[in-house]
Amino acid sequence: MALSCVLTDIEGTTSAIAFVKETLFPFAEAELDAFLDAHEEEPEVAAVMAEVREIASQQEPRSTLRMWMAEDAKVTPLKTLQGLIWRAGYLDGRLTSHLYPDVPPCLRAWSKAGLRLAVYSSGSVAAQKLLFGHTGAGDLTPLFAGFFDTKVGGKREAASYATIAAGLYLPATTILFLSDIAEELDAAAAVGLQTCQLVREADGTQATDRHAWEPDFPGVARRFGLPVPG
Ligand SMILES: CSCCC(=O)C(=O)COP(=O)(O)O
Ligand SMILES: [Mg+2]
Repeated sequence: MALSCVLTDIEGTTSAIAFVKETLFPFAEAELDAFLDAHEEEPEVAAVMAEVREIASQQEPRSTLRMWMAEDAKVTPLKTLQGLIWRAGYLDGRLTSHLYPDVPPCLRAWSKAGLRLAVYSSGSVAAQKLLFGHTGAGDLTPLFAGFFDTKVGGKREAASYATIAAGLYLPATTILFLSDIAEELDAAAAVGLQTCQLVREADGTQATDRHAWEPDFPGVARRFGLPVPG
C-alpha cells in the first residue's frame, strides 16, 4: 500500500549511537546534582521526582535515577528529566545534536513530496524537539507532524504502534517505521506498519533477516519509492 507517513526512531537511525551514549547521557549524568539542587522545587521537576519516588519508593530518588542511567533504563521520568537537563545544554550552546548527513536532505524531500513525518523515540518528546531543533542543518522540527515517546507505551510493544497510527489518524499499513532495533520493527509490523531497519556501519548494527534493511535514508527512499534528494 502507498505510504502516507514515515515514522522514525532516533538513536542508531537518524543519529549515531555514540552521540547519545557518549555525549547526551554523560552530560545528563554529570549535570544531575547541580540541576536538581537548582530546580528540584520547580513544578515540572518536582512532578518527575514524585514519579521516581512512586516507582522506586524504597530508594533515595537520586540513587534511583543514577541506577536507571547506568542501566540505560527507558523509564519515563528519567527520560523527562534528561530532556530538561539537555534543554539547558542546547540553549547555551554546550550541546549540538548529531544527525547522519543523509538524514536532513531526505526528511526535507519526503516532507516536500507530501509525506507526513513523525518521530517515535524513548527520549521524551521535549528531548526529541530539542534534538531536531538544534542540528547542524538548522531547525528541522517544522518538518514533523508528530512526536511520540514512551508515554504511548514501550517501543517493543505492538500496542504502542497502534496508538501512534490512531494518533496520526492514519491506517497503520500506510506508515513506514524506521529503526535499528529488530524487536521494535517486529512490534510495529505486528500491527501492520511497513518496516525498514537502518543498518548504520558506524553503529555496528547487525542486519536482521526479519525485515528489509538499508544502510542509510537514500537507500530507504529507493526501496520504498520515495524521493531521493540531489
Ligand atoms: C531524544 S534523543 C535521546 C534518545 C534517548 O534518550 C534514548 O533513550 C534513545 O532512544 P531511541 O528510542 O531513540 O533509541
Ligand atoms: Mg534506535
